[in-house]
Amino acid sequence: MKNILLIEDDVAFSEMLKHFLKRHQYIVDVSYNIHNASALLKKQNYDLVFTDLRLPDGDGIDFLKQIKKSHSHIPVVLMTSYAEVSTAVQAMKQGAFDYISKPFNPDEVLEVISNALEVKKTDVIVPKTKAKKASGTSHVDFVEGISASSKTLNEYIHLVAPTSMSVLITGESGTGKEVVAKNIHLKSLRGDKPFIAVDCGAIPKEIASSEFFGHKKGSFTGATDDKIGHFESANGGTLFLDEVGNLTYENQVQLLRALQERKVKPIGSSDEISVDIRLITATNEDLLRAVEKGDFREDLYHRLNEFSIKVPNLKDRHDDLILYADFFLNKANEQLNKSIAGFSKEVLMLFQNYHWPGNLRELSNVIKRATLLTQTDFIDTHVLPEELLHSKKSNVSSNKFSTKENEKELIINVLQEVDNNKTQAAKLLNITRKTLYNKMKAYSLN
Ligand SMILES: Nc1ncnc2c1ncn2[C@@H]1O[C@H](COP(=O)(O)OP(=O)(O)OP(=O)(O)O)[C@@H](O)[C@H]1O
Repeated sequence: MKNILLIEDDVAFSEMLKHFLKRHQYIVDVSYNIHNASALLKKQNYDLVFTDLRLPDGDGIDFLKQIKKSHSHIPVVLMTSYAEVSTAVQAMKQGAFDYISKPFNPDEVLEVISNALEVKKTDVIVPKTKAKKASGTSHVDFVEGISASSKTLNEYIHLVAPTSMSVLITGESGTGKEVVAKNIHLKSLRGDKPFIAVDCGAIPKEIASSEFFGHKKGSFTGATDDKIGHFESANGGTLFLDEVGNLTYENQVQLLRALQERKVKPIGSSDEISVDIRLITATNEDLLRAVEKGDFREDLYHRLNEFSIKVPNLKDRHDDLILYADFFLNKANEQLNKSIAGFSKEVLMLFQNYHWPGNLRELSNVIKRATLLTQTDFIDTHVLPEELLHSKKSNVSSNKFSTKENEKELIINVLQEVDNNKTQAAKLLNITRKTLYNKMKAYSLN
């Protein structure tokens, strides 16, 4: 497989391109600036450099000259938003293999890249189905995300995982609480031991004790066999209790006792079984309010909440959206045995503007459905559900760059908002002043 170094400072765009190239069997490293790219070039062998023309710390053409001096054998392809012949000629004169102007279509990229690598497109092997994942590697299903809120979340997961602390995970439905719990387990010292997930909302209160602690045959009507409870099944590993706020008061007392004594007694048995479990719980309700109202025991709350993690809503993980969309598309392709290559620009815009009340679960469902309905290479708007098509455009001054298309408009709006004060504008846009100047120059906003 060929190694590509991709240098592009538009994070969302570079992630999308990276995943697209990875799907076409290239190994891709991304750098957001020249400085980091130079360091990578010293460390790694690359078959191709694919670089943007305008970068926060310099010009792609200067970088091209530098590469031609130090790594003359590596073909360099430039990306530019400005389809100026003069730039292209200049780039080719300096030794660029080719240049490609944005927006470009995926076939064009593949063609330019395979030409540069002297590999005909037909030689690029795109297996229909991916290799089956090895068992026990479910952590690869966890996309870490690149947004600020994802970074905090991942930092918390890394910090708490190796400890034995009980973790209370909060967050709206579909944000990924169970996935976070599984990730903590896999990163913990118990990672190779059982992870037992229990949906407390789905257990009828009459059988909850038997579900948690097990029972002996004949201990009550219907107990036709011995049953091992969830605590015993999770022994040595992690017990994950989802929707923990749904436990009845009586079940809360039983749970607290089991946690304090680290022992359980199956119904109908006189023997206690010692259990060594780590407890992770999740809720999408305000458990503290339930404590105040007297619906949830305060002592249990504190036992569960040795460390708490809030999983952010999808609408607050704007920069991750394309990453997740791409992940769910890969998954849907695998599950439905399809090979849809990506999303149309309009679909990506709609995704960015929608508020995703059902969070990652909703995104996953929307993409699976669209993958099933799509007969072409790209998912287009007509296979999206109504609510997405009619979602209100979010205010551009949410100050996030989503795609290059709205970048210019956003910069103009923000500059107007702050009376042309570049320092304030850069702050609002969450970029450095230098990047702002580069972008203004690029869009001829001087
Ligand atoms: N970090 C992630 N990487 C990849 N997929 C994820 C991630 N987080 C969540 N998902 C996917 O999103 C969907 C919802 O996740 P999950 O069931 O963990 O949410 P939840 O918050 O526990 O939901 P609920 O509150 O309804 O129980 C699942 O399909 C899951 O695989």
